[in-house]
Amino acid sequence: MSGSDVPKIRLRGLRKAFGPKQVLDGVDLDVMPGHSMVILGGSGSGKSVTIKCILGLIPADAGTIEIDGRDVLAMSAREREAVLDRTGMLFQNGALFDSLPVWENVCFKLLAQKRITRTRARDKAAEVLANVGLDASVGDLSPSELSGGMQKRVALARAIASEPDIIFFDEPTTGLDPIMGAVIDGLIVDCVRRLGATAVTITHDMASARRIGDQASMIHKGRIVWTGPAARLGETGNALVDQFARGEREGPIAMELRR
Ligand SMILES: Nc1ncnc2c1ncn2[C@@H]1O[C@H](COP(=O)(O)OP(=O)(O)OP(=O)(O)O)[C@@H](O)[C@H]1O
Repeated sequence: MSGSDVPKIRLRGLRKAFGPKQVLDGVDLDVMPGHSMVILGGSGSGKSVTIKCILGLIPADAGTIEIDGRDVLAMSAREREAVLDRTGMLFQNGALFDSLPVWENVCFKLLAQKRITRTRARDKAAEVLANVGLDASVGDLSPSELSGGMQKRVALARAIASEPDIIFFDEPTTGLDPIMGAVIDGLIVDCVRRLGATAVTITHDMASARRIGDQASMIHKGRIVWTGPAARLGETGNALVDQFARGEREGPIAMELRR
């Protein structure tokens, strides 16, 4: 494989069970550099668990996780940390720390790793906040003083502040009105493009999936059952994916639920 053929993220046979419940049952997934992959799937299908395994927050039971062609599970703790330093994550609920002002939230990782002084962090936070359409003065507020849309912007600012080359977004528009959702999607696309990053997004929102993703994959019963262009969602020819994307009650997923 030449450099550009090497996936940024490559999962093979990823397995994870919690007790008797086999959540991931051999997940295979390739995300190419600079691409934006959206992961779809029903509630509890293992989307978040997949991302948490990649980030090392949950240990996988079996399989391989390669980043830039290197198996992260075979790396030393220090090497793995170096890889994870180049990733950013926007958590489902924002996961901002109310005890810290916004600017410290935005630069949390850079400060924790002593990659930046506190004085410089204030300026850096102002720069990154501007990238997500927020005024520098927001930096001095507590996250609890912000609206849901502003909190999402701050969470996005925090995810991109360390200029990662892989960014994970877990349901970035959940809880927002449709217009604010579209605004956040636009910011995500801009920020990812500006960084030249590879993005992986979990979403239930099909409009958002089409706006953010160039590729989409659907996870069902612990495996990836379809991967293709996000623009084709709803018209993929795969009955499972099309039922899910169109939000239809009738179809193969409903039949399985009734069994
Ligand atoms: N730490 C854990 N301990 C036990 N079970 C867990 C743990 N984390 C996840 N699970 C289980 O794994 C399954 C998949 O969870 P996951 O959060 O990945 O779902 P999801 O596809 O992201 O769903 P949703 O769209 O509802 O967020 C669920 O049944 C969940 O209860």
